[in-house]
Amino acid sequence: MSTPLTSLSELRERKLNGPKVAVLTAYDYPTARLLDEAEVDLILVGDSLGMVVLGLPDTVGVTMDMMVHHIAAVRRGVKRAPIIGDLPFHSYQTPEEALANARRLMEAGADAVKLEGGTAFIPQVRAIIDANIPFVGHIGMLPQSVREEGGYKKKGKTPEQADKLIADALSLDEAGAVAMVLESVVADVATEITRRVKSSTIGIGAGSGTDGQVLVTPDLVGGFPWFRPPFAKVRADIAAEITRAAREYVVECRG
Ligand SMILES: Nc1nc(=O)c2c([nH]1)NC[C@@H]1CN(c3ccc(C(=O)N[C@@H](CCC(=O)O)C(=O)O)cc3)CN21
Ligand SMILES: CC(C)C(=O)C(=O)O
Ligand SMILES: [Mg+2]
Repeated sequence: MSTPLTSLSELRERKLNGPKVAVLTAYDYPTARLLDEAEVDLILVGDSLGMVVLGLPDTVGVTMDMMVHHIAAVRRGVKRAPIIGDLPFHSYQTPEEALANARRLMEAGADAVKLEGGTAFIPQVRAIIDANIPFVGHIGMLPQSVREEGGYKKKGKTPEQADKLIADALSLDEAGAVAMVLESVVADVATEITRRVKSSTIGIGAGSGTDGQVLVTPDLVGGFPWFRPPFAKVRADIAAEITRAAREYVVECRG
C-alpha cells in the first residue's frame, strides 16, 4: 500500500509511475472523515447526492445550494484528501455563470470543480481554469443529460461516438483539466484516451485501463439497494445492517 494523494499536483506523477488513483464519493461529515482516514486518494462530492442521499429521481433537480451545503459538511470531515465538487445541472450555461458557481463551490470547501461536457463547454472550462481553479472534466455518459438521452447509455460503441469522445478528451486536456471522469465508456476507448491525454483519467464503468477509478460510495457499501449500476462491486451490506439493528431495537422497545 502506497501513500494517498495529498494534492492534485501529484496526479501527474501518479499517471506516469502509478499506483492508480482511488476515488469515492461523500456527501456528509462522517463518511468523508472515514474515507479520508481510509486513505482514499480523492473525495468527490458528486451530484449523485440527489439520488443516493436526497431521493430525487435523477441528478437534474440538484441545486447549487444543495452542493454548497454538502461540500461544507465534507470539508469539515477531511484533513488530507483533495475534494472535488460537482457543478450541478444548469449551473454552467455561460462562462460567467460557470466561474461564479465554481467560486461558490471553492468557498464552500472544494479543492477542484467538475462539470459534465466536452468541446461544447470549453469556454466555461477556460473561464474556470483561467481563474486558477483546478478543473476536472466529465465525459461519456452524462447523468445530467439523462432526460434528453432517454436513459443511461454506454458511450463509444460506434466509431462516430468513439471519435467524439476522443475529441472531447483532447480538448479538455488541452484546456488544462487536471483529471477527467470517463463514465460508462467502452473500455478500449477509455484506454486510448488515457494513453493520449496528460490529464489523469478516472473511470466508472469504463474498464480497467484508466489512471484511476471512481465509485458512488453507497454502491460500494450496499447503502442504496434500490438502484445499483452493473459495474459496482458491492463490498458491504450496510442497508441490511441498518434494517437488522432497527428491527432489533423495535422488538426490544416493544418488550
Ligand atoms: N447509485 C448510483 N450509482 C451511480 O453510479 C450513479 C447513480 N446512482 N446515479 C447517477 C448515475 C447513473 N449511473 C448509471 C446508471 C445506469 C447504468 C447502466 O445501466 N449501465 C449498463 C447499461 C448501459 C447501456 O444500456 O448502454 C452498463 O452495462 O453499463 C450505469 C450507470 C451512474 N450514476
Ligand atoms: C459518478 C461520479 C463520477 C459523479 O459525477 C457523481 O457521483 O455525481
Ligand atoms: Mg456527478
